[in-house]
Amino acid sequence: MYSDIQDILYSEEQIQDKIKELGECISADYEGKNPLVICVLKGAFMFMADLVKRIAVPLEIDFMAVSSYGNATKSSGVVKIIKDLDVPVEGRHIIIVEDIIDSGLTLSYLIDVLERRNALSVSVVALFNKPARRTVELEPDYTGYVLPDEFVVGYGLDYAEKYRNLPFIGILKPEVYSS
Ligand SMILES: O=P(O)(O)OC[C@H]1O[C@H](OP(=O)(O)OP(=O)(O)O)[C@H](O)[C@@H]1O
Ligand code: HPA
Ligand SMILES: [Mg+2]
Repeated sequence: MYSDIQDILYSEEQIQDKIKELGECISADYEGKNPLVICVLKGAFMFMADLVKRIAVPLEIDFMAVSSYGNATKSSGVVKIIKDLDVPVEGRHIIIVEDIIDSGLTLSYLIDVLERRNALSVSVVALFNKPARRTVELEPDYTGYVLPDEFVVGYGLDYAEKYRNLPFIGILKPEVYSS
């Protein structure tokens, strides 16, 4: 598994340091608001678990599973809801937790769904942002690291469901997905 990685972009320690900073910003902004924090499965599962430990205000959590990449390295352009939320979002302050924003299609779709369900506010925290690949305009409210235009894996992110358990984020060797 490790031999399929070309370069490590951010180590486990760098990721944890960044999450601490993000948690502090979110804690300050959401004082007294009891936000509903939504994890976008599967990719954001690790980030969600580490982030909520760093948010120091009362909150609730829920999960939504969506997919648009399948076994490819480019978005299919069609976002499918595989699992919906368990609770209504009407009147709630929502924080969407994403591992990565690439084309922006997943998030623009989700924000639209949540706004149509009358959320009071919707903000986005993304650990990784790949602005070079955007096809729809979208800027997260809280960003961890900006990434180059490369397909990355680890810390929750997969290629064909593999590599999610790597503790760091790295560039996958192109021969792995082109072979
Ligand atoms: O900005 P975009 O181009 O839409 O890409 C970002 C989305 O793609 C990945 O999910 P994926 O659809 O691969 O599902 P997964 O989280 O189950 O891996 C990732 O976890 C984000 O949710
Ligand atoms: O670079 C990526 N890696 C894994 N999954 C992804 N989903 C969007 N971009 C990526
Ligand atoms: Mg994926």
